[in-house]
Amino acid sequence: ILGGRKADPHVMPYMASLQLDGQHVCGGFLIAEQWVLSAAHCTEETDGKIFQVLLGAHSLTKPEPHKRLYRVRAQIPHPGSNIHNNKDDLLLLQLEEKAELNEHVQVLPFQREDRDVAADTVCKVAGWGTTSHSGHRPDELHSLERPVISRDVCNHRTRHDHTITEKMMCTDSRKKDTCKGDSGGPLVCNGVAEGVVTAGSRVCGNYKKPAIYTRIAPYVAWIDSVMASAAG
Ligand SMILES: NCc1cccc(NC(=O)c2cccc3[nH]c(C(N)=O)cc23)c1
Repeated sequence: ILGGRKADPHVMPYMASLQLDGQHVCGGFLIAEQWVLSAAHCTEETDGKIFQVLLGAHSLTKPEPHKRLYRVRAQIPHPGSNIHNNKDDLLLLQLEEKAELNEHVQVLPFQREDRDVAADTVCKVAGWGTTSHSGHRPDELHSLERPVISRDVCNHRTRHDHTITEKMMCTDSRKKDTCKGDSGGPLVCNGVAEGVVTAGSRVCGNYKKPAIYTRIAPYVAWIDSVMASAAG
């Protein structure tokens, strides 16, 4: 997160850190007791390794009550996701067991109605992604409030040039933006997860490249079917 602030500890108890060998790789969030939603691009360069999911954390390294690392039983990328574009950039992770819910570990509801969030709506995004252009990786969760920008503005030739589909949304990226390691985290508008951070052009903090999110509502049927099929 560039230009954000250190989050108040545990005010986003749905946040997950997807880790490999104890290293934060991507964000994610708890959508059910045994399920985390993240971005399919997070599995690139992981050489087929399975993530571990840290829940209940504010600091990545310090001991904290209710902080717990969960093993992952299954990692399911959306079938339409691929390395060449940002389409269908979603990843479902089934935890080895149901997460123990408490004041620091909570499920975040996601939007089920497929209607665009109005432009200028201020939404919140959080993550342990880099906090500077030099690539500083924070130990503590950072958060940022950003206004949604319309798909027409985001698709302008000088911005993302008609690559933003109706299954994506954008927020202003002038100085304050998502960055490397924030992918997979939720964009929360009015207390509901509307989008999932995608790396898109991988650029951070440049107003000409607004932040891109995969909208969740268009994927409700896929999410529900995966969770139902693996249940029990
Ligand atoms: N503001 C939009 C936004 C949102 C989330 C992430 C990113 N930027 C990256 O993720 C990124 C940046 C630079 C080098 C990188 N190398 C890799 C990689 N997978 O090797 C990713 C990156 C940008």
